[in-house]
Amino acid sequence: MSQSLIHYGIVVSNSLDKKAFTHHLLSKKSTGALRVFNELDGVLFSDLAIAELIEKEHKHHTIEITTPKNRPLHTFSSGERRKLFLEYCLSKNPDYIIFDNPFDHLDQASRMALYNQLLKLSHSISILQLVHHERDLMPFIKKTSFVSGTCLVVSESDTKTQPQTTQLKPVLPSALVTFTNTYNVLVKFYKVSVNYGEQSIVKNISWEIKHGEFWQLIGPNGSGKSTLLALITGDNPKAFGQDITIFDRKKGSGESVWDIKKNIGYFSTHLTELFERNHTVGQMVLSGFFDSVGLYVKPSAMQQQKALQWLDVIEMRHLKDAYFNRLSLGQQRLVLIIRAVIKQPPLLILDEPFEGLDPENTALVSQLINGLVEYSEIAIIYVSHTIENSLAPSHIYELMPTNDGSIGRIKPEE
Ligand SMILES: Nc1ncnc2c1ncn2[C@@H]1O[C@H](COP(=O)(O)OP(=O)(O)OP(=O)(O)O)[C@@H](O)[C@H]1O
Repeated sequence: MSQSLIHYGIVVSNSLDKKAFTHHLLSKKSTGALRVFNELDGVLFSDLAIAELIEKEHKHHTIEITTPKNRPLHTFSSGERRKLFLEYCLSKNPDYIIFDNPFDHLDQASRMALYNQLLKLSHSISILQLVHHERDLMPFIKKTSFVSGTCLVVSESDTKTQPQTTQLKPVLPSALVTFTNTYNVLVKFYKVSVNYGEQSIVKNISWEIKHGEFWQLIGPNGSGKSTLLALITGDNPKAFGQDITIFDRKKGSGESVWDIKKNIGYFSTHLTELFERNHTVGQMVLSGFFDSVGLYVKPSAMQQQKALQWLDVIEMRHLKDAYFNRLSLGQQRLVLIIRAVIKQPPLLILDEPFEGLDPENTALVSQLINGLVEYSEIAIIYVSHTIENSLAPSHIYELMPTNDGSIGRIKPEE
């Protein structure tokens, strides 16, 4: 590379259309301070870029990225995918890499490892880091800009007007159908183990979730958190033949995946990564009644009424006809969480609800979760690598890797 290295940090909020912003940069159309990158060839390291690659592998039945045992990328855990994807980015020999919130989805040890890897990389490649908090910028970044609102132009100073912290409505709408308390056992695992070939993933997991409990599920990258969740939601065939009871039914007793799904509200950051349809906010919320992402059947008048009441909770009724894809990431997150709870299921799964959020939206999402904990009887499983101080789970289930697969325990109170 002939150019000298340029390291640049950009502090963005969730109102920025990051897809448009990074596309603009990579297609060498930048103006102002970022013009220097128009001379260079870059690649993007982000959740979206990973999701697009997985989609490509899925569509064309190809393996785009070199992985152990040539497994498709989607079979790796979120943390493992990030590590493999970084190697893939480097193999393209770019002049610079845009790192969009590079530490998301990583456990403490993997964050440290990536931190050291970025320090090392900064001697050989230009790095443009996008962050939500200025404090997350790598130490070698000496030039920082801010992008305020939806504007694609960076400025030298933080011109963002002081955000007004919205107070969400503490009172939740009543349920159309009452599920809660209708089951004796919500989720019960007894000595559950999962292997892939020779590799043991989790071993002898015994775990019970009761009505209204608020659980945090923790464990390092690859320890089996998503595997356990998929056993609950019916998305992992390895559940058969195991001692698992979900909503009073023993696994393998003839239940359909839809019988299970109707009792579960589900949120994951992967839910709408590649969602490109022009659905409105109202339609997206209503789709929670039908366990689909996006609305494909006609909802009843009562269901429409309920959707409006839930939109009131997050102060977004006025946006009911706006296109979901046009919302900021934080607004989308709130919409997807009320989509997950609109049917007031006995169990809500929130898989990394804070990843990628700026401080304002982190505060809003935690207000909403705390409201659900306090004013509903929904049991919640929340997965996160970090402890969110504004939340107080009543129990923590911890997966601890061993050479023979992860074992689990209820984390004792400190
Ligand atoms: N189809 C598969 N074949 C082989 N191994 C698999 C398959 N699916 C998952 N695994 C492995 O199982 C392990 C557990 O993955 P899982 O996604 O449950 O971890 P996780 O705790 O959710 O991790 P993360 O925090 O990184 O998301 C990983 O090492 C993953 O590579």
